[in-house]
Amino acid sequence: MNDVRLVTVRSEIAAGTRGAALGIDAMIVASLDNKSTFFAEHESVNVEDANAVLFKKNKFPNAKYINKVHEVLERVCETTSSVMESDYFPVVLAGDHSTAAGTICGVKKANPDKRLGVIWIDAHADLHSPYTTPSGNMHGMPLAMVSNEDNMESKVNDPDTETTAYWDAIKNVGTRGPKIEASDIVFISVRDTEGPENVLMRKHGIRNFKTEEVREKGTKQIAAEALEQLSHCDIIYVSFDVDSMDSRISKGTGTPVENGLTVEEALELNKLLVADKRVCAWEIVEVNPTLDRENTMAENAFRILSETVNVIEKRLGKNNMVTV
Ligand SMILES: NC(=[NH2+])NCCC[C@H](N)C(=O)O
Ligand SMILES: [Mn+2]
Repeated sequence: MNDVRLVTVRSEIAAGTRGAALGIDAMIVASLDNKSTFFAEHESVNVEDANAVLFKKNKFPNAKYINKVHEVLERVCETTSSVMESDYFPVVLAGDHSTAAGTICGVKKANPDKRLGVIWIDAHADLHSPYTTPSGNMHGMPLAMVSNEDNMESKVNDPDTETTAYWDAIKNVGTRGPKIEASDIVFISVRDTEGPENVLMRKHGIRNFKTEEVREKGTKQIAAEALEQLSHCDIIYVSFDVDSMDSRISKGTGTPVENGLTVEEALELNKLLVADKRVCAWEIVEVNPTLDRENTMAENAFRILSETVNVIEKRLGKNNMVTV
């Protein structure tokens, strides 16, 4: 692979709180405050958002703005797959976490014959479907989208036919059918889940390295075990939701949760994971500066972004050291 290519997606329509679209620009501000040349050194390609729909009334209570979420996911998939096809490593900077489904679809589209594993560093499992969601917020659904898990055995909602038609279209973005096996998901620091998600985690035996386990065993061992858990996978996508970090450090994210990772733990885990040659795409999401004080979350997120990209570039044989 050539080098890293940044993909920016300022989309926030799948979050329940406003402001995640500003997360990317808050990281750019953090980089400037730090006198970093990171954003000058890395070319980026922008994916058009559909945030204007937020001025309109939502018509889909069990999957808010699903028509527009579908549109954005198609675009993210297209961009990610073409970045990979031109031999670049996609580093996706996004607003809400639903985008991750588009990235996964794009990775699969560019690598249809490879078994794709997912390492999901997050406070949440994001395994809901319109049939189970407690909120209708689609950033709680990306892993169900890509594993085709409707979770009918846990059904609590009755979405209308327009909603289910869009949901079925989303499950076929990029390539038809599931992109991953649900058992090829590894969670790190997931600690805020609902009953229907717990059912799926048990059903598929999804390994969750809790914050306590990270602290007890150390980041090196956890990264090694997470990668080992996916030893049968050919390629791996790592998704980093900043709400995996503890809510005491910063509230600059839409759904903060206690008992999360420290910045150092998150930093080390991401760096250790992307050092594995099978990791072929990385994403950072859910920075929301409107909920923060002093841009703390974006500063931490930018540090993690730049150091993680540095490791990826070293791996790809690039020596351009990033000033942090
Ligand atoms: N990517 C996220 N921040 N997801 C939060 C999801 C929260 C909750 N499980 C819901 O579905 O509404
Ligand atoms: Mn998430």
